[in-house]
Amino acid sequence: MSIAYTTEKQLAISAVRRACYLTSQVFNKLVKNETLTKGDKTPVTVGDYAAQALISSMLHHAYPEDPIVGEEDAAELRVESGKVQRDRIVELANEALVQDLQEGDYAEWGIGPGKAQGNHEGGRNGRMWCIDPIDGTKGFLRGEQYAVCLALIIDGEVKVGVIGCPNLPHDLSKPDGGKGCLFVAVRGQGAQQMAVSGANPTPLSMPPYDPATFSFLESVEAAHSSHSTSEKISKLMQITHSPIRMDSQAKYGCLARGDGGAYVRMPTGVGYKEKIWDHAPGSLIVEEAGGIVTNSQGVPLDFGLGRTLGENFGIVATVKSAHAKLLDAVAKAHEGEKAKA
Ligand SMILES: Nc1ncnc2c1ncn2[C@@H]1O[C@H](COP(=O)(O)O)[C@@H](O)[C@H]1OP(=O)(O)O
Ligand SMILES: [Mg+2]
Ligand SMILES: [Mg+2]
Ligand SMILES: [Mg+2]
Repeated sequence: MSIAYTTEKQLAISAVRRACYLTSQVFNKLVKNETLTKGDKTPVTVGDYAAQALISSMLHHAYPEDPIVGEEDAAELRVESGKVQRDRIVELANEALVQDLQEGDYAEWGIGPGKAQGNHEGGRNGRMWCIDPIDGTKGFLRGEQYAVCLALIIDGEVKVGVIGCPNLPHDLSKPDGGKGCLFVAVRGQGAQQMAVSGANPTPLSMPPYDPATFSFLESVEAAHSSHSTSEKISKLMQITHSPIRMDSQAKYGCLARGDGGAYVRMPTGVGYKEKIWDHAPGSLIVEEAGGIVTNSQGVPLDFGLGRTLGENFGIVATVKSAHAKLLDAVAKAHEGEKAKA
């Protein structure tokens, strides 16, 4: 029998909802000097730091013993920014904590001061929370897709996953229609999509493989996922539709609700290791909607290795009925690439 994780799920939804509010506020007011470049050359904004501070303080208040694996490192902030930015981050987090976003939401959780650390090393044993406060920071800065991502991992297995996508259309074919989606899953209990407010919760179930509508979801950034390899795979599968490009784990949410057909993320070179916070909630949401998420060789992702997923063979996610075909096409594309090299 699966465990309900009712409290953890409600807390995760509440924290992600507040962080969505915060990041939307930051985008509307973002000023140029609030974007920094981290040691690994990727961008980070006050929104990333403030959203992580907000989520981790809510988690720490409810579960003071639970370790937190967060993408952002406050030490980096101390080095690279001044007091003005630190004050601004605290102010943003505090403001989002007390917003009355939904009846009962704040009162239920209450917030106290606490020293929440997000630098846990991950691993195989025990409970841990995993936060990507803004996944797809480049999409966020372009005013396009990004996602607030939170997962509870226990003994290396994702148990609860919540993704908030403030800019995601409810229906991709109506880009000017309603926007803002939350995707929620608990292992063994299915996945749901709802509005960021929690309105209109709808169970998610991926449609079976249909070659007539099948297409790939992939990164906007060619540096994050090889567009040329996915194009080869797409040709081998005789896919006629162009890929749907969007930033962040919004791709997993879209896949789970039936957009596209597969999420394909192929390495662009040697060296980059995928991070657990970039896949933990998304992979559970897809699995609970009837999909399967593996590396490009068909091996399940291992969330118990630490902060990364280990050696990077790329990631594929699709409905079960398309998985073998997709892996086959990946293998053929790789053979072709090797033969050319
Ligand atoms: N070379 C890389 N290969 C794969 N993913 C990367 C690479 N560099 C950064 N990323 C990460 O990809 C994620 C965004 O994915 P997508 O392109 O699908 O939106 C971000 O978490 C980003 O990290 P970061 O958060 O440090 O920018
Ligand atoms: Mg990320
Ligand atoms: Mg991020
Ligand atoms: Mg980042």
